[in-house]
Amino acid sequence: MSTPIGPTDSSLVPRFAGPATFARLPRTDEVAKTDIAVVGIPFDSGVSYRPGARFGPAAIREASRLLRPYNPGLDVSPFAEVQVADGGDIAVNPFAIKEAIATVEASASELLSQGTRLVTLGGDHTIALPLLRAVHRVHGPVALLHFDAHLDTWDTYFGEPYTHGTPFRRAVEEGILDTEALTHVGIRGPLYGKKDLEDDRRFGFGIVTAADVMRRGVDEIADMVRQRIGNRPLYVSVDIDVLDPAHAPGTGTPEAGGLTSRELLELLRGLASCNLVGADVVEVSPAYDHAQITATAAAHVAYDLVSLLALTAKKDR
Ligand SMILES: N=C(N)NCCCC(=O)O
Ligand SMILES: [Zn+2]
Ligand SMILES: [Zn+2]
Repeated sequence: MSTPIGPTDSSLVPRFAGPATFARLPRTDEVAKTDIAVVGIPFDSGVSYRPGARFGPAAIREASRLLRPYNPGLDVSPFAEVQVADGGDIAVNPFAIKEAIATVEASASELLSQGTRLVTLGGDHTIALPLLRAVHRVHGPVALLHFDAHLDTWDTYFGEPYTHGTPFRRAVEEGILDTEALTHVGIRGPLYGKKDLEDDRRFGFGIVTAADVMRRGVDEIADMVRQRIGNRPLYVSVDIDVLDPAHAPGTGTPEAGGLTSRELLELLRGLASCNLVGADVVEVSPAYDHAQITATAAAHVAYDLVSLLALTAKKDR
């Protein structure tokens, strides 16, 4: 296998110059074979409150200019170990949710069939459903680790089944998740009723609340989560609103009392031994952001997810 093409060297070309691919990486059409693609899905037609996550991918890429090639948190140089490249954006129909979902599923499936692993930048949380469908086609039912303030296992909004509050209920109904290994982390805030929690438990989810993370600490939570996942193929979905609005103001449905970005990154680093097969970072809405706080957090989350995937991808290389 040829040596991976890495990012533009920021000691030679200023990091604020040139196109904003993720982490200044090459595009997928500039490399022979992509082991890990970072792909944007500029879609926010599924939101129930503030819009704007369609601009998330561009904002995260812009904030990713400052990332550096070695990740000390996971002791890996992801861009040197495997070929990581920016796959651009999936062009989805903003006026037709079902069609958009079908486009995401087809595009993701095409990339996965080429042996490329995906870290997807949203977009609102609706996109997790077609991404999970695509992953299921390759791996069968997967374990899900879902970082979010919200359960996203609600049934419908305005009678509509495909929204950013419903992807994981649909995924369970479709049988694409391994119901022995489903965990939400960071849950908090008011619900519609107690039944939300009962439904969620019935679908097989375990809940680690934001307060649990604070009380028990990241190491204990990471241990618990790892035990539940075992060596199953794992999909990680990160809704940036899992972070406290102080750490992620630029999002559509903010809830007080969330995780710090430090806690989230440390929880992710606890997954180094897991069999990660795909991941997304969703719900960055830059119009509500300040000083790139949210986009920076999302860029770092995506970088750690790429690093985790690189740890598994390099074994196959
Ligand atoms: N997936 C996110 N971010 N939010 C879901 C909020 C659902 C609601 O409006 O109740
Ligand atoms: Zn959320
Ligand atoms: Zn969500």
